[in-house]
Amino acid sequence: MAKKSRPDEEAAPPDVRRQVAELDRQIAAAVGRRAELTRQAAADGGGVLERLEAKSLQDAAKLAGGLGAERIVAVFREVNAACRPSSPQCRIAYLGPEDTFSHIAAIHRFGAAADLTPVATIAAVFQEVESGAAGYGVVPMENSTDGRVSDTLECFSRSPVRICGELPLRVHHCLLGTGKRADVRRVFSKPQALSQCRNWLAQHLPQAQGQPVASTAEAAAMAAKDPAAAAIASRQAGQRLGLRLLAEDIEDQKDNITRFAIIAPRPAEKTGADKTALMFETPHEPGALADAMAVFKRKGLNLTWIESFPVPGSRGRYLFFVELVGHQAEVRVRRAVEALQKKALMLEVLGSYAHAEPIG
Ligand SMILES: O=C(O)C(=O)C[C@]1(C(=O)O)C=C[C@@H](O)C=C1
Repeated sequence: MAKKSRPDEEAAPPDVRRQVAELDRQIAAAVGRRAELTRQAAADGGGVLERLEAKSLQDAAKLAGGLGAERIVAVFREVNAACRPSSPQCRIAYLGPEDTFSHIAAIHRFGAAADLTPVATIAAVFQEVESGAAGYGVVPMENSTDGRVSDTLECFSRSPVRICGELPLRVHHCLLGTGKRADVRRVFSKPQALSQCRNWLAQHLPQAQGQPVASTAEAAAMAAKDPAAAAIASRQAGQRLGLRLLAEDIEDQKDNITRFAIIAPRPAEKTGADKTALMFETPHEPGALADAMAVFKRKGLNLTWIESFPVPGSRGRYLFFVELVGHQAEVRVRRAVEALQKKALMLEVLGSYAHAEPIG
């Protein structure tokens, strides 16, 4: 005789179950049809697919209904991700392993169901995009506490890939380990993360030595094997490896934001609220940088970022990275680039992309 289930074990009243099953069937059929159309759009090129997805997210925000814009946009981000064809063009490379902050940023931008591929270094992310093995890459560009990420700037100085998006992510660091905090002698992390927590470490773990590794998630994996070690990494990395949360939110600045660049073979189209990144080298003579800056002033262009960076393999030569408000398709940006090109030894437009607000 079949065992009679107790009412509290039942999922829901039969008519609710029937309606949910019917709606789910309709959703699955609609997503299937959507995947088919997405595949057709993707066949016309990455730019076509990007526009389709951007419009879909914009419209989703307006369809919000009772759910609220943020939730419905999150649902549609996953619909977009699930519908993308599995092709190199739709693959996204990031600094792995899983649960690095680059991975978290990639999920925010492309969805957890996207084809997200971890690689071992930032240079390898560029390489994947350059070779066409991936259509996009996610790389950290600068941090509000620690400044530029030099590996990324160095890659820009020798790679033809472009920036097609920015993603400022609020970064909260955890101290993770297998033992007790008092027993920690080594703290593994990426140098940027160690630096973002240096005051906390000096105050709470003065006996521990910082051990630089390639990423925060790799640091978590190291700490999992060493009872006298801890890692600075994401909460997600600790959960995946079953590490103990020895301390949380240990970043020195409470508003600790890392700005990621989304890299691709081409820049993004104009949205009306865009920024443009440039890289140039000025002649080594008095006033050369001031002359370059005067171009932006004359064209009324507001700068949002400026970095100087040594030209790799040379002494005394510097590259300047500048970001300004406006899209390279706008006349005044184009004119500024033309004027600067006449003065600079080298100038490259790294890309134009939509301005984004911090998330997370
Ligand atoms: O190691 C990671 O988790 C990364 O994604 C890299 C990185 C970085 O290099 O800035 C990204 C965000 C945090 O600032 C710390 C580390």
